Amino acid sequence: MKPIQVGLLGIGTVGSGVFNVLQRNQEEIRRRAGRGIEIACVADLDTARARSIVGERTRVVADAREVIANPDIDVVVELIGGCGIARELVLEAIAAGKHVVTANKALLAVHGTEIFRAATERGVMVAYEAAVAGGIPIIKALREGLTANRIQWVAGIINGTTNFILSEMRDKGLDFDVVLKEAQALGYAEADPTFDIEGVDAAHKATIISAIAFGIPVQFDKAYVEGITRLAAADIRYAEQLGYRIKLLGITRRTPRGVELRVHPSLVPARRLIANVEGAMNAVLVQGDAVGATLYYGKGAGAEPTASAVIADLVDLTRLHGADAAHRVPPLGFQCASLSEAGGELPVLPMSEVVTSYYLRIRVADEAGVLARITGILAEAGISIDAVLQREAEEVGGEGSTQTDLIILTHQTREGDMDAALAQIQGLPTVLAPITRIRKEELS
Ligand SMILES: NC(=O)C1=CN([C@@H]2O[C@H](COP(=O)(O)OP(=O)(O)OC[C@H]3O[C@@H](n4cnc5c(N)ncnc54)[C@H](O)[C@@H]3O)[C@@H](O)[C@H]2O)C=CC1
Ligand SMILES: N[C@@H](CC=O)C(=O)O
Ligand code: NA
Repeated sequence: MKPIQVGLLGIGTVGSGVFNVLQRNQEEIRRRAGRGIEIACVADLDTARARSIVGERTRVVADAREVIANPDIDVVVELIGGCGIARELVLEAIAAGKHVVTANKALLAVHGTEIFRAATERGVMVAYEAAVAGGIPIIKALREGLTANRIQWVAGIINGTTNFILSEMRDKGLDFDVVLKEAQALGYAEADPTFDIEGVDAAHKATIISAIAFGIPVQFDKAYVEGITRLAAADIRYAEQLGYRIKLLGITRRTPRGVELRVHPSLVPARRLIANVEGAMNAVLVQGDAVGATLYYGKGAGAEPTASAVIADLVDLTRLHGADAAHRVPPLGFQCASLSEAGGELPVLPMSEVVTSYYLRIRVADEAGVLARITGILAEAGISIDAVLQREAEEVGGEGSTQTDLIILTHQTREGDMDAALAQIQGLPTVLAPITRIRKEELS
């Protein structure tokens, strides 16, 4: 049988990985897919670089639309990125009756509903394993392997760049900017690295996970997003002393009132496996009612790990090419018609409704009664304290006035109640600097 004909849009980090792995493992992949998979044409604005990767035997063009218009192409692989031209090309490829594979989480988190609807109406598939946690087959696990379960929550280290930065800062004492540059040189970072460090990339992925886990539409605009740029080295150190590690987690949880969807630095007990995931590695912990906890670990970024996921999608599409649409796994794992119903029943909750526990670092004047006033405000708000740590007082300003850091770990409480209590504590004259608040997740 003739090999399935693939048109590749964008041959940068991931695109070149896809080309190389397909070449290297073509025989193994053909035996698995049942027929060959051939990159018939590559489109990239930088045609010279594209040519240097693919050699003389593969057609290279600058205009991606030439690939989409080619009637011989069965599958379009979009590896350009972003929500601009990539969105137009994906929708045009669908309209032209091509199956699509993409690694573009930004696109799916924001425009997934439009794209999946267009694909379903046109009878083609959109596959996106590479878009979440790179080479880890988490989409496959959630949509298929765990399909019997009512998923309760998913929590993951789903951005390699930030995990790499946090690990290198902690282990080697390196500066944020130095490690970020290294992550960029290694091909982990997004074209705009603020997407990584401000938590946006992780929120794109968490948004996709929430849709697949709970059968709700993708709703990136409702995600709470906080990155690692405001983390202080002191908090990483104090967390360690308390038996925790700080990780940027993407969390989505089913509650009786709706779904939590949030990305922020989190204290995680150091004894948990996920707390020991280092460097650019990703890990996703899924809690299902039947299976219990399952953990998925691997490379979430980089050329070949991401290519592994793109090619897995190509093999799936090759096996299903020409099959009746009813035999395919729906894009989000739930039948499309059921998504809007569940979206109504399971709204994404505002952050003020999230229930979690907290690490607080409060810079105070070292005076009698300060701790009592602070714990009194927390108690009045119904927030119970798990542990308090008072650092040694430091003399500041040379006139005998001393300051200290109070570290407070709380039990679970509503974020809205914590906001109100912190506003009061911040107003105390003995509180000398903005309070640091980091959420704490037991993940059990
Ligand atoms: N780098 C990684 O580790 C991972 C990346 N992704 C996603 O994969 C996608 C690609 O990422 P990278 O390969 O890292 O990006 P990249 O920047 O290395 O590659 C993008 C390529 O697209 C080309 N391009 C840009 N505009 C174009 C246009 N209009 N027509 C044709 N070609 C065009 C560029 O010349 C470049 O070669 C993004 O959506 C990214 O979020 C997903 C998982 C991991
Ligand atoms: N920039 C992303 C790449 C993979 O999705 C990351 O660092 O994880
Ligand atoms: Na994946």
